[in-house]
Order: sequence, then structure tokens, then C-alpha cells
Amino acid sequence: MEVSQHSIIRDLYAEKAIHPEDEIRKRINFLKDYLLQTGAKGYVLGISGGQDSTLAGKLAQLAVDELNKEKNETYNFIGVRLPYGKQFDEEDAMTAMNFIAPSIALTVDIQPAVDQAAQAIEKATGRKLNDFQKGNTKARERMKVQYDLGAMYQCLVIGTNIASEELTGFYTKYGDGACDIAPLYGLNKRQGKQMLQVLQAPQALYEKVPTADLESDHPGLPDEEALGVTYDEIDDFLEGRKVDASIEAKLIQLYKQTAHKRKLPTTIYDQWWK
Ligand SMILES: Nc1ncnc2c1ncn2[C@@H]1O[C@H](COP(=O)(O)OP(=O)(O)OC[C@H]2O[C@@H]([n+]3cccc(C(=O)O)c3)[C@H](O)[C@@H]2O)[C@@H](O)[C@H]1O
Ligand SMILES: Nc1ncnc2c1ncn2[C@@H]1O[C@H](COP(=O)(O)OP(=O)(O)OP(=O)(O)O)[C@@H](O)[C@H]1O
Ligand SMILES: [Mg+2]
Repeated sequence: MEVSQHSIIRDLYAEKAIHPEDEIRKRINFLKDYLLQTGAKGYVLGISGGQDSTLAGKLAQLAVDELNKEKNETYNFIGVRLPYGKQFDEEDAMTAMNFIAPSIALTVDIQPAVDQAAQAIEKATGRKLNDFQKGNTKARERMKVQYDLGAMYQCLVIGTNIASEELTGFYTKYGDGACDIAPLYGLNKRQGKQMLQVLQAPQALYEKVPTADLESDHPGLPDEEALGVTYDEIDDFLEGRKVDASIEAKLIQLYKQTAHKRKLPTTIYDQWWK
């Protein structure tokens, strides 16, 4: 099937425009309904100090706060800082934690686990993971810690998957791409920003340059620099606007190239990859 701007917008549930207040309400309700339906006791999410985890964390905290008022149960949101050693923008992570005020606030340093795993692989192969590959290990270690905490506290793992990153596949497969529930799905970066404004988040958090911050050699490397496309261009594309032909071609190519990340493992019965 032909992949086009139109088909991508449809497949990623991207909207031309949102009413931020309505989106906040709908997505809090989704988080509440899902807990009631599954019987889980809350949610867990890594809080980086970036835009997406600030928004998803705040919605999750608001959802459990409402449930705690409405039901005879105790629900928790676990906000967990997951630095690799010392995080270069630790101050932003603290600001995000203060804004969200999680029911349970934790910090787990992922450095020892990541370094041990890298050393064990080096011992076995005689080869070193490069800085980029180790970046993906960090994202997968963060996923693992969130699942361990989720199991311990009977909480489900939240993902910050948004349309702007789904489009380019700019996330680690089974790392930050893995989760139980994705309350921001369909939104673009600009729309997330509007929602954080309505939620009265500190401006520094939604004006912040998005970064995966995975490479030790390039702390805080802006996503836009790594991708070679700006979020304005990505969001224009997702909102159905005309973008430069070379940008359109690049985004469609990235979308196709990362299709495997948006599917369950390929089996002999699948046709989508052909
Ligand atoms: N056609 C195919 N069918 C099935 N599987 C396929 C495949 N091609 C690759 N793969 C598998 O996928 C792997 C590559 O995918 P993956 O491990 O994700 O790695 P990759 O896509 O190479 O790297 C992840 C990218 O996402 C960025 N990122 C990561 C995490 C967070 C953020 C952020 O914005 O916060 C950004 C990161 O900076 C990097 O540029 C391969 O090693 C292989 O195992
Ligand atoms: N240092 C960190 N501490 C805790 N969680 C992290 C950390 N780095 C990444 N994560 C988790 O991985 C997710 C994906 O990272 P990503 O950079 O896309 O989102 P973000 O940092 O919240 O927002 P932004 O895209 O604006 O930087 C985050 O939302 C967060 O849940
Ligand atoms: Mg980030």
C-alpha cells in the first residue's frame, strides 16, 4: 500500500488541531478507566525533565488523585528519576518532579547496571558497544527498572509515545518505546506544549529543547540535530500542512524505515514488511 502524508496522519491518529482542555480531560479519563478496568493500583513513569514525561506524569498524577477521592482504594503514581550517573540537566528533572508531585518519588541510578552489561558483552565478544549503541542500552535499562517497579507496586508502565516520535521512529525499540499504556498517543510536540501551558507547568519545561540525552559523548544532543528535521516540520506534516518536498520525502522514508518498531515481532504470517 502506498505510504503518504495522508495515510501516516490516519495511522498515527494525528489531529490538525486540539482543544487542550478537552484533551487533558479525555486522557485523564482514559488513565482512570484503564486502572478501574485492569485492577492495577497505579502507574509508573521515568521523569527526565523533558516535555513528554512532564505531561504524561502530570496527567497520571491527576488521574490517581481523582480516583483516590472517588474510590475506597489507594492509587499511586510513581515518578522515577533514572539518571545515568549525574544527569546534565538534573535541575529540570527536579523541577518536573516538583510540578508533578508524584505519590511516590524515587531515583534509581542506571549507570551500574548499564556499565556491567556493557562489560559482560565486551568480555564475551572482545568488542565494545559504541556510544550510540550504549545509548539504546540506557533506554532499555530504564524500561526494565520501570517494569520492576511496576511489578513491585502493582502499577502499569506509562509510555510517552507521541505522534511526532512515532513518525520518525525516534525511540529505542523495547526501550522507551515499550510500555503498557500510552496516554499521549496521537499528539504532536506542539499540542503537548499547549496542554502543559493549560496545566500551568513551569515554562522552562515546555520551552526546553527536546533531547534523548542518551550519548555520553554528546550530553543533551538536540533530537532535531540528530534527526536532521525540526519538530516544527514534523508537526506541520502531522497537521496536514504542506512541507518542503525534501522534508516530506525524508519523513516518509523514516516512517517506512522504522515500520518494524510499530509492529509486534515479525512472524511468518505477516505481510506488512513486504
Ligand atoms: N527491518 C527490521 N525488522 C525487524 N527488526 C529490525 C529491523 N531493522 C532493525 N531492526 C531491529 O531494530 C534495532 C534498531 O532499533 P533500536 O534499537 O531502536 O535502535 P535505533 O533505531 O538504531 O536507534 C534508536 C534511535 O532513537 C533515538 N532515541 C532513542 C530513545 C529515546 C529517544 C528520545 O527521543 O527520547 C530517541 C536514538 O537517539 C537513536 O537515534 C536493530 O538493532 C534490530 O534489532
Ligand atoms: N534521565 C531520565 N530519567 C528518567 N526517565 C527518562 C530519562 N531519560 C529518558 N527517560 C524516559 O524516556 C522517555 C523518552 O524520552 P524523551 O526524550 O522522548 O521524552 P522526554 O525527555 O520526556 O521529552 P523530550 O522529548 O522533550 O526530551 C521519557 O519520557 C522518560 O519517561
Ligand atoms: Mg528527553
